[in-house]
Amino acid sequence: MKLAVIGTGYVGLVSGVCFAQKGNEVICVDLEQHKIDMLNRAESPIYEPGIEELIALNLEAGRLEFTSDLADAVRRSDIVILAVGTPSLANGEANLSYIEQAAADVGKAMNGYKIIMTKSTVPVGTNEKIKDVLARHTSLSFDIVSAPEFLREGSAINDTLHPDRIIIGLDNTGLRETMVTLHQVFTDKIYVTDIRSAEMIKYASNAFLATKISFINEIANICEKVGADVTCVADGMGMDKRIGSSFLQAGIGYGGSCFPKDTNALIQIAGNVDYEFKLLKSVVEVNTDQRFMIVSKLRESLGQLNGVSIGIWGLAFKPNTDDIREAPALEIVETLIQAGAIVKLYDPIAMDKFKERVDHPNIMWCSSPQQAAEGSDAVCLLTDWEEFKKVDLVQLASILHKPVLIDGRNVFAEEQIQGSGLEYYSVGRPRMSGWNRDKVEV
Ligand SMILES: NC(=O)c1ccc[n+]([C@@H]2O[C@H](COP(=O)([O-])OP(=O)(O)OC[C@H]3O[C@@H](n4cnc5c(N)ncnc54)[C@H](O)[C@@H]3O)[C@@H](O)[C@H]2O)c1
Ligand SMILES: O=c1ccn([C@@H]2O[C@H](COP(=O)(O)OP(=O)(O)O[C@H]3O[C@H](CO)[C@@H](O)[C@H](O)[C@H]3O)[C@@H](O)[C@H]2O)c(=O)[nH]1
Repeated sequence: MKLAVIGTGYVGLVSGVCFAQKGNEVICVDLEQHKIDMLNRAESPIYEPGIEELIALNLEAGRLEFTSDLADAVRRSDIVILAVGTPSLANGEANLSYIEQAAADVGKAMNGYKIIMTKSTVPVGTNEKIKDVLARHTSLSFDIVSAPEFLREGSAINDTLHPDRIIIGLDNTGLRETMVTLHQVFTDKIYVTDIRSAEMIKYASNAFLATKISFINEIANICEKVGADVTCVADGMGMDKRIGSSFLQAGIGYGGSCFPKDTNALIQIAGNVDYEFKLLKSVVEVNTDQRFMIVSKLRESLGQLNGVSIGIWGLAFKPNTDDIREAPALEIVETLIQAGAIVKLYDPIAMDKFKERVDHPNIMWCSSPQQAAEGSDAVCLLTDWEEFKKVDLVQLASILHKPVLIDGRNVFAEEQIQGSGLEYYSVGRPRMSGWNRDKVEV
């Protein structure tokens, strides 16, 4: 099938490339010409493992094109996928201006029947608004489909090629077969429903995952006070199939371009129909507080922070991405600077993006974890990059001015800490012990 994908962010680019990989002809469109120029050289504007190889392969095979000419792409396609951003407005609601503009542009360009499929995360009822916008700009016939996206940054290609499920929301059931055929190259687990339910499935899924994270973070905070180990608690809980082991990793909380935005948007969606989503409001509040645990632990260890120097390992909101949208590091670094600390920052990939957002004379940009640690009064690990897991902790203790390691992602095991000479703080685990907590498999 011939597809036009509007927007070459994570969702547009990865899904466009994966649809091409499965044999479809795909034209990816973006307003930003510099992104299109890069993509035509098989260079990705986003950092995502494996994406450039797939772009090159599909450009060469002639199945993939990149252009800023939206009208031409729409005219040459059967299905138009909307994958533009839906960022937060100041009140938490989703900003639909990009999606409305894209829908208007598509409507104006139409030259015959099209299926317009929305992959962007949009509040319940938005696809109906998209239908109205299209109808204002074309008298030609079209259908709308909601196909929310569930990929994760850092594992986006694998998530798209091998998804747990695909959700399709339709109002014209005659489209069912076309949609199933288009998507079953990825999986047979395709759930077809009405449009409003499909839109809600996306928000409910993200809100539920965010709830799991805030839940385990509160359990971690209690574990610290009662002397239990949250990693063991999560292991034990996760063995129950009804609970599941994923998204129970305690730490400094969730960030990124989705969970913070989508939880706030769902609170607003509920509020708009006079429903107070009390549970989700608490999830957000717990997450906001959790990142400051790093600062409290620094204060506990070092006393006042004015004039101290702190190495920061990890700026991205999670490993394998350079995305710093809503990264806990942004607020933590800002708080440390306000307290008068010198911050020595290192991230394997996200340094440039962080530099674009944050600049201050108290910041020192470092080129290795060791440089960030050398002579510092403490190191704080904020992103669980593999690179940090491999650091020699004995050597780390020897180059720090004070041997303090605050591990915001529970990356290190007790055995690694023992004998390292480090004063080690983590999240929801006892300060140090040699108990054997191996799982007993019978
Ligand atoms: N990032 C993720 O991991 C992820 C995963 C699932 C769902 N989502 C959702 O998918 C949507 C897109 O997210 P993203 O992170 O890919 O977005 P993004 O903001 O990174 O990228 C959107 C792109 O769309 C382009 N664009 C905007 N208006 C346009 C127009 N009229 N014509 C052509 N191009 C236009 C922008 O220039 C930009 O390159 C959001 O609703 C998001 O919530 C994101
Ligand atoms: O047990 C966990 C799991 C994740 N996180 C944090 O949660 C955030 C989000 O992680 P993840 O879900 O892996 O990344 P995203 O790329 O933001 O993906 C989420 O948001 C996307 C956008 O909507 C959805 O498509 C995905 O299904 C959903 O997982 C990150 O800061 C992680 O560090 C934890 O703290 N503990």
